[in-house]
Amino acid sequence: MTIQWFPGHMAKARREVTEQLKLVDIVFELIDARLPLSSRNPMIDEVIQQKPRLLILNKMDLADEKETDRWIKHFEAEGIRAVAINSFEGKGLQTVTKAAKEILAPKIERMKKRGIRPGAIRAMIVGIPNVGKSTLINRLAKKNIAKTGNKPGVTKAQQWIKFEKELELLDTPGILWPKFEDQAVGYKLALTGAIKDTVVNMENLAVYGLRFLETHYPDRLEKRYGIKTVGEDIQAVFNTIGESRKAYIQGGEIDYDKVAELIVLDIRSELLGKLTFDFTDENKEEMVDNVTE
Ligand SMILES: Nc1nc2c(ncn2[C@@H]2O[C@H](COP(=O)(O)OP(=O)(O)OP(=O)(O)O)[C@@H](O)[C@H]2O)c(=O)[nH]1
Repeated sequence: MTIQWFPGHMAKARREVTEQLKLVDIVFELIDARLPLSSRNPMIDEVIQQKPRLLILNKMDLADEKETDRWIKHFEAEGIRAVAINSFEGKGLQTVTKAAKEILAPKIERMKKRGIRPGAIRAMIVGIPNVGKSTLINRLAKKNIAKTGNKPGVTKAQQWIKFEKELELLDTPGILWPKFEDQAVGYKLALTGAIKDTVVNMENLAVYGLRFLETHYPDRLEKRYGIKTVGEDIQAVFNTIGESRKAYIQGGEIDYDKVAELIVLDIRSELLGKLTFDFTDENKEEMVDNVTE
């Protein structure tokens, strides 16, 4: 990642978000629909505290729809309202505004009863790098106010964006750090492009990806690579893929670096279909965590 999350930076990020939170009525916690666990900040509940929250699963166009539905039900069973959107194409934005109004309806009612005329509902977006915060702000603003880019940490300066009648959004998102303690989480973040390739070993990442597919999406693995199981002989699998993709170094040997890269890029570019990497069922979750080094 280009942002290095040292303890000092984490403390600063947390302080900034805590300050911004004072300005808003509701928090939009933005996560990646492919990673409903791994793309959440580990301290998010502590940071947000009692502030009303809407969990937004972004990039739903890239995630396994069945699993996204499961996750929404799972979060709602935990008392967290959740919606899925594709902010890149502006799909599902009306569910965001509708849910925000519903979440805050009791508060607005209370204000009205006390004779206070409620002002606009103020919201802010919080999330780890690259989940699509700027893209969502731009979509809601309907014009290019916030800068976007496939690089962490590109947004600066602060103003309110009126994104619907009675709703305003802080144009600066709160950026918090991802989870790193768990190696599988790191691989999942890397497979979805949330962290830079330079910080991970591509071969290990590709092997993790293959094992993940073997466990959770074996039909896709077979369809794309003609492989039924990955098994113990990883080199044989790389050979098969390398030969079919003509990934050779001089002398006709398989270029394993190239094969690893091809696998990772296949996964990222949807050539293996829409994938979700975190599951609501924790037993399922543990199945791929026997990461091979
Ligand atoms: N397919 C898809 N891509 C998306 C979606 N939303 C955002 N993206 C892409 O994800 C990448 C990151 O989006 P940004 O909006 O820059 O993310 P951010 O959270 O503001 O990133 P930081 O500034 O690093 O905190 C960009 O390449 C976007 O085009 C979505 O719903 N679907």
